[in-house]
This record gives sequence, structure tokens and C-alpha cells, in this order.
Amino acid sequence: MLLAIDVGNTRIKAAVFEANTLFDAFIFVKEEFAEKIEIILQQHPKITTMVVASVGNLDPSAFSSFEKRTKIEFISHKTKFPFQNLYATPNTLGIDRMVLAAGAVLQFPKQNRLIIDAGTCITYDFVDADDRYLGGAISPGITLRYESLHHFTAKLPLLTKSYPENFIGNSTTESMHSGVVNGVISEIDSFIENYKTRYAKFIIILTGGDADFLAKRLKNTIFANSNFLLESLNQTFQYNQK
Ligand SMILES: Nc1ncnc2c1ncn2[C@@H]1O[C@H](COP(=O)(O)OP(=O)(O)O)[C@@H](O)[C@H]1O
Ligand SMILES: CC(C)(COP(=O)(O)O)[C@@H](O)C(=O)NCCC(=O)O
Ligand SMILES: [K+]
Repeated sequence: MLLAIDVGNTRIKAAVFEANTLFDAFIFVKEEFAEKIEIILQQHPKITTMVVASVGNLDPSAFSSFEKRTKIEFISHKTKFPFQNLYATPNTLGIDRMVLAAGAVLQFPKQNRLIIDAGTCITYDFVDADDRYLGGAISPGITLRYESLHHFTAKLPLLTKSYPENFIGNSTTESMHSGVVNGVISEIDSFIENYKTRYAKFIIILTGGDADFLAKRLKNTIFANSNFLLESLNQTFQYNQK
């Protein structure tokens, strides 16, 4: 069994896989890391390998106490990926974005793919049908937008995300919800429309902590899967074993 671990900028996500089947999934913060991994290893003693993709600031030494019990594979820029990377700065490309692109290629062969990861940041990644990774976009995620409205102003409160009742916000809180939530929805819909002017056909994968919240409000047909990064980590590992 394999434990896939995705260290994002807000939370750590982990999932236990046997071949392509996901058995169990966990979400926690970095302060809970050692304790949670210990519990997962006790619950699933057949885990032989941990596969890690990190863009967060968890110190790699956090893994050292588990080294004797399982193999630990860190996905890095040196890992083999199933696409040609056309990013002008491949060494600064987020490992999470590379793993998402790999998962899209392995799960959806021979087609154009747009992957949208609505996490701390919203990332857009495009891999064409010839398996060329072209790049995409990075914008602030939903919670980051609420936090920055509060942090960089004197008068705006810190709100938790909520669907606006009206498009035209008729109070401070409604204006903020409309600005953040309708803003993100408009951004994603309009990015997709923009890709459509360049590519006649592509599949869209939506993932990240806000995927389910956003999926029901988006215009385009989208394949929402909050475990897509973890599944892609498992597949990237298998691809490297071949
Ligand atoms: N319990 C939660 N705690 C924190 N963020 C959450 C939670 N549930 C949903 N979210 C949303 O998930 C987003 C973070 O997504 P996630 O994929 O975990 O980020 P990252 O991979 O960057 O750590 C935030 O914008 C937030 O709105
Ligand atoms: C853009 C990101 C901060 C997104 O992180 P996340 O929202 O998944 O926590 C991460 O992919 C990253 O640090 N990227 C490096 C820059 C780049 O991809 O070009
Ligand atoms: K992201």
C-alpha cells in the first residue's frame, strides 16, 4: 500500500492507495503532521511507501522519524513526468502543478486538458493532446481573497466564504461575498471561454479545497474531483516504477 501526501500552502492532504483504489483519505494542518501520519501508519500497517509532493513550508525533516518504517519518495523537478515541459522557467514550476499535469495525461490520454486547482491559490494548467505542458495562470484563491480584503483595509471584516444572495451586493458583507465568490466564478468561466477560443475541444478537471463549492455554480461542464492531486501522485509514482 502507498500513502500519497500533498503538502499545500493551507493544508496537508493524504490518501492510502492499493494499486489504483483509494482506501482512505485525510486532511490536516502541518502542526498535526507527525501525530496524523503515525495514526495513518497504525491504521494501515501495509503501507510500504510514502510519496510526497510539497509546495508548502513543511520541513522535510518532519519525515525523518518515519524513514525506518516506509520508503519515502519526494516528487521533485528530477522526477520523470509523462509530458514535455514548455514552461520557460521549469525549475520554478510548482511540483503540485506538475503532478496535476501528469495525472491529467495519464488519466485522460490523447486529448487537450485544462486542470483548475482551487486551493490557496487558483492554478490553471494546460496540457495539449500531444502531451506538451504549456503553462497556465496563478490567481488568489477564495480564502486568500477574503483574507486580503480584511488584512489590507481598515473597515472590512474577515468573512468565511458563502454564496452571495444577490449578484448586486446590498450590504458590506453581501458586497464582499459577491466580489469574492462571483469574482472567482466569473474568472473561471471567462478563463475557460478564453481557452475555447484557442482550443476547440478540451476536458476540464476541477480540484482543490474549493472545487465542490465552485462546481455547482460554474457554467461549463466540469469534472470535479477533490482527490485528483492525490490520485495523480499515486499515478506519477507508478509511472516512475515502469
Ligand atoms: N476546513 C477547511 N479549512 C481550510 N480551508 C478549507 C476548508 N474547507 C474548504 N477549504 C477551502 O479550501 C481552500 C484551500 O484548499 P486546499 O486545496 O486545501 O489548499 P492547498 O492545497 O493550497 O493547501 C481554501 O480556499 C478554503 O476556502
Ligand atoms: C502557485 C502555488 C503557490 C499554488 O499552491 P497551492 O495553492 O496549491 O498551495 C504553487 O504551485 C507554487 O508555489 N508554484 C510555483 C510557481 C509556479 O508554479 O510557476
Ligand atoms: K492551487
